[in-house]
Order: sequence, then C-alpha cells, then structure tokens
Amino acid sequence: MLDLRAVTAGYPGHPPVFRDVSLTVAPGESAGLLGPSGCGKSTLARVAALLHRPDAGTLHLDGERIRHWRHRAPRAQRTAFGVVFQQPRLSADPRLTLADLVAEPLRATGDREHLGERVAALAARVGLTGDLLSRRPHEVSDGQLQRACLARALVLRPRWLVCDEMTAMLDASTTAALVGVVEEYRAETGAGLLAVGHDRVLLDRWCDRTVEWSSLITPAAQAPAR
Ligand SMILES: Nc1ncnc2c1ncn2[C@@H]1O[C@H](COP(=O)(O)OP(=O)(O)OP(=O)(O)O)[C@@H](O)[C@H]1O
Repeated sequence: MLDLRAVTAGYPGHPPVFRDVSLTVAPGESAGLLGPSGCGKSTLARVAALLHRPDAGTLHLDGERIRHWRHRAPRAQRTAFGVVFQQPRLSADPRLTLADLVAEPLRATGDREHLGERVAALAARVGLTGDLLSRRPHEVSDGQLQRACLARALVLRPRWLVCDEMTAMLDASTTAALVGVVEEYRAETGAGLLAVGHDRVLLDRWCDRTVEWSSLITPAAQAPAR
C-alpha cells in the first residue's frame, strides 16, 4: 500500500504548492492522477517515490512509515520504486550509452550478477536493438531514450512504478508500446502504479481508476499559481 496522508509540500522560499493532500494506492493497483498544469502532480508523485521530502504529512509504504527521503531513505525503500519522468533527456546522463543507462541502478546498488543478460533482456522487452544500446542519448530519438529510461526503471524489479507523464512527448505507437511494457511487467510482478498525466482517455484506459487532482484538495489548500 502506498498511503499518503495530509501531505503538504513545496519548494524552499515559496509557499507550499499544496496542503493536506491524501492519496492511497493499493498493492497491485494502478491509479492515474489527472490535473491541470502546475497544480502539483509531479511534486506529489516525487514525494510518493521518496524523491522529495514533504513539509508535513505522512507516507506509509507497504505498512512502514517513511521517515527519510532521497539519499537518506534506506536502500530497500528507495529501490522499491521505479520512476519514469516526462523528459528523458533531463534524467539521462549524456555520457552513458543506453546499455550503461539501463544498467546504472544495478551498478549503483552493486548488484552486478548477470548484468549484461539482464540489460539485454530488458532492452528486448522495451524494443531497443543492440545497435541502439551502444549509442549515447544525443544519438537516439526521444522515444528511444524513453524506452531506455523505462528499462532502467524496471531493472531492479520495483514493487511500485511512478510514471510522471511518461508518454507526454511520444507518438501514439510509442505510447502504446511503453504502456504495454508497464502493464506486462505489472501482470508478472503485481507491482502497483501511480501514473501522472493530462490525458484522461489514456489514463482511463491504462489505470484501474483515475483520480482528479480537484478531488484530493480543498480550494483553500491549493497555493495560488506562481
Ligand atoms: N524546483 C522548484 N522550485 C520552485 N518551484 C517549483 C519547482 N518545481 C516545481 N515548482 C513549482 O511547483 C508547482 C507545481 O509543480 P509540479 O511540477 O508539481 O506541477 P504539475 O501539476 O506536475 O505540472 P505539469 O502538469 O505542468 O507538469 C508549480 O507552480 C511549479 O512552478
């Protein structure tokens, strides 16, 4: 269970982006989060994935209260999440080949057993050929790079996936392919999913339920647009 209760979050030097937001995703469930630009969806998703420390509120992950975020979170909690962001170029080290990008979490955690085979299997799953794996980010398209970022998110076999507008800049066939990979992985592992997006049709098709940001928040709790 991913259980966010009365979370208030924002950025230093600014009023909170939102206050007292609660959201629960059951084990194995897929929840879509829909809302207008700038309301705080990504911030909430980052809090949920332990990447952004909230100012107040609680997060329980599979029954355990989270007390630390980012590098301070215990490895077992950090690696429970696979996260894919909207803009692959902002989350990919331009010096790495796509193969090394996919392998990055394995190297970071020291889990190098059968590394080459695991990367190759995931690359095949997301539709990356051997030729593409040897290229660097500037030598591939956004869609190809996003495929590598999804493979990287899956390589530690997370229990939870957070996809923050993963397909926003992709064409329809790449969107369908990546959503298909996520769903195949979830069917195999029982992983839960929080998918943030603007596209109601996509989220309704993809997820067990779609949550509107406006239903999470009282008008007084939303900070004015900055
Ligand atoms: N690093 C930051 N420092 C200061 N303010 C930030 C930072 N990141 C985001 N914000 C602000 O926080 C608010 C919420 O941003 P967030 O990215 O969570 O919204 P969002 O709902 O995901 O938007 P979008 O749908 O456009 O991606 C926005 O007003 C944004 O300008």
